Amino acid sequence: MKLLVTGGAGYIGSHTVKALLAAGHEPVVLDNLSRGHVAAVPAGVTFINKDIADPNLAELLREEQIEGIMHFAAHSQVGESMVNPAIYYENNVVGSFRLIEAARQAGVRYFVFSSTAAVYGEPDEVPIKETADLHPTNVYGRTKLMIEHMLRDYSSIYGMRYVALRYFNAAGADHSGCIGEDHTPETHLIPLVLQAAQGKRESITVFGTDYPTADGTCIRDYIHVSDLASAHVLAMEYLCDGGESQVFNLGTGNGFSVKEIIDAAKKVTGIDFNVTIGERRAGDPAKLIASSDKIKDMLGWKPVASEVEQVLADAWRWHEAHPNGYDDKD
Ligand SMILES: O=c1ccn([C@@H]2O[C@H](COP(=O)(O)OP(=O)(O)O[C@H]3O[C@H](CO)[C@@H](O)[C@H](O)[C@H]3O)[C@@H](O)[C@H]2O)c(=O)[nH]1
Repeated sequence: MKLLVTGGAGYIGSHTVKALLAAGHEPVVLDNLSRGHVAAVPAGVTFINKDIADPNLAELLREEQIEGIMHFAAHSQVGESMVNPAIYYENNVVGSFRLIEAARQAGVRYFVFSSTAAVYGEPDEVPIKETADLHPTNVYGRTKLMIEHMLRDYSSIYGMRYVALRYFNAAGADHSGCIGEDHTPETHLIPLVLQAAQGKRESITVFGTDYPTADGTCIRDYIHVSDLASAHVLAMEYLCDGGESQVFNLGTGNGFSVKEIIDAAKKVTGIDFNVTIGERRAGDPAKLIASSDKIKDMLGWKPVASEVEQVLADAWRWHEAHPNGYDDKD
């Protein structure tokens, strides 16, 4: 299939482009490179340097004969969304609306959307099922939920079928060590912890130790980015085979606290680094763990790389080879 991959030069997008090529599809990357660097867009893959809100997008989709869209492009930092909501409403909500409307105008029938566990907010019970109440505790999660609503309306009104994939915490890097996680600025726990191990930061700060969890720090479900990528390929193929619009969680069902991740990183890297205790970060729920039974049952998805030691080891391989991220040229 010929697919447009928005944000295809970013972290999860670039891993999915690799998985799409391996599965025999034809990805076309659209990315405005607004944050950070060009991740490896593989040779031979068409790269379009445009924004998702570009007014000529419908024409481009027609010209390129795009059959389906994978939509990764978004701002995705919980903390930032609580201090600068406008860029989240602009880029995520308005931008995605422009993209979805362009897709409708161009007759694109299949849409796979990067949603998030942040749509659930503080869950009543874990593991979280797709049927749980949706009460996002931060602006980022609210913007992603708004986009899910748009897709639901476009599906029921225009018949554009979609899969929304609610990721838990994407982490790790392709096993090759050639592509990995590089955000500017970096705010995610695992890359920050590994930068502390590399000596690029003086310490890692734990955001809050008074949460209602066993060690007082937040618990998250860390899923390997390559397992996320394989789920996108399955989701698009499911739609193409006539599957109905669906929402699926993507996680491992296992939760790790911030302190446990730090301890595991010390073990995997063999390096002891400084840890400081800080205040809670606004908008952080205490515990997010996925039930991914639905996608396993319906699409046969199986995470194969998401043991936390492997997630950290693969991320560490990338960090060691690219201490300055994509600024280090291979
Ligand atoms: O310097 C840091 C950075 C993070 N954390 C904590 O580590 C955990 C994980 O934080 P982070 O890596 O920033 O991820 P989340 O805030 O959990 O959000 C991620 O996970 C969401 C779904 O759970 C995704 O939707 C988001 O895009 C993604 O950023 C949280 O409890 C943070 O408070 C720290 O203690 N210190």
